[in-house]
Amino acid sequence: MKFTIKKPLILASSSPRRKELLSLIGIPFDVVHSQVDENIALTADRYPEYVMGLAEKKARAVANKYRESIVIGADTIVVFDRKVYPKPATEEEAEQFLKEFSGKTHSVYTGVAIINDREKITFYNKTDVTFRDLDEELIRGYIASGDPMDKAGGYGIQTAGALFVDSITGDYQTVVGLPIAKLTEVLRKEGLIELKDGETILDN
Ligand SMILES: Cc1cn([C@H]2C[C@H](O)[C@@H](COP(=O)(O)OP(=O)(O)OP(=O)(O)O)O2)c(=O)[nH]c1=O
Repeated sequence: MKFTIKKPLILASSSPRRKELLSLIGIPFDVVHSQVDENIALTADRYPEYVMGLAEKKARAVANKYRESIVIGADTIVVFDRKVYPKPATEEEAEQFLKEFSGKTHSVYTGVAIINDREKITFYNKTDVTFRDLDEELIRGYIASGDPMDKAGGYGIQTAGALFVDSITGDYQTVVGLPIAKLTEVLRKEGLIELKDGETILDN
């Protein structure tokens, strides 16, 4: 399946997972790392606004330099018991996160921002993830692999963190970091991409 796009597309992200997910729609795009201060204020329980705000911040930082492009930014957080769990700062913190999630359900929010001609479109998705009862040996073994440290909440559902998951309610890709089905729907609705037979008009 191929889409056409009228302008160059940029993913403002250093996440290899987001790059892989955006590749699924077959549009050529460039990746530009977006260095932003992720410490923005969270107004009580307004998680959607928080992730969409950070996604916009990431996208704008890149869009300011690439004005002729469509720029996409995203942000993912884990929320449990009304607390936000970002990437763990230390292995001890990762262990603490995973112990707290054990046998319980947490929510993963991913916000997305699309900047085109300085106009923004933002949306978010939320997926609930229920963890199995985890034993300490499994948690320690996982942490020793180094996998949790670059991931919100300290686990990757797409990596060995899958061993912790009992069930999910919602879109899997939202947990990995980019709700690609909804993103494609929004890009199509806004007329930014079009489904076409044959090749894309831009070369990768
Ligand atoms: C919960 C969960 C998160 N994650 C990842 C998605 C995000 O990449 C990361 C959350 O951090 P983010 O700050 O959203 O993203 P990032 O720093 O990796 O990339 P960038 O800001 O440059 O776009 O956690 C997984 O890969 N799997 C999971 O199961």
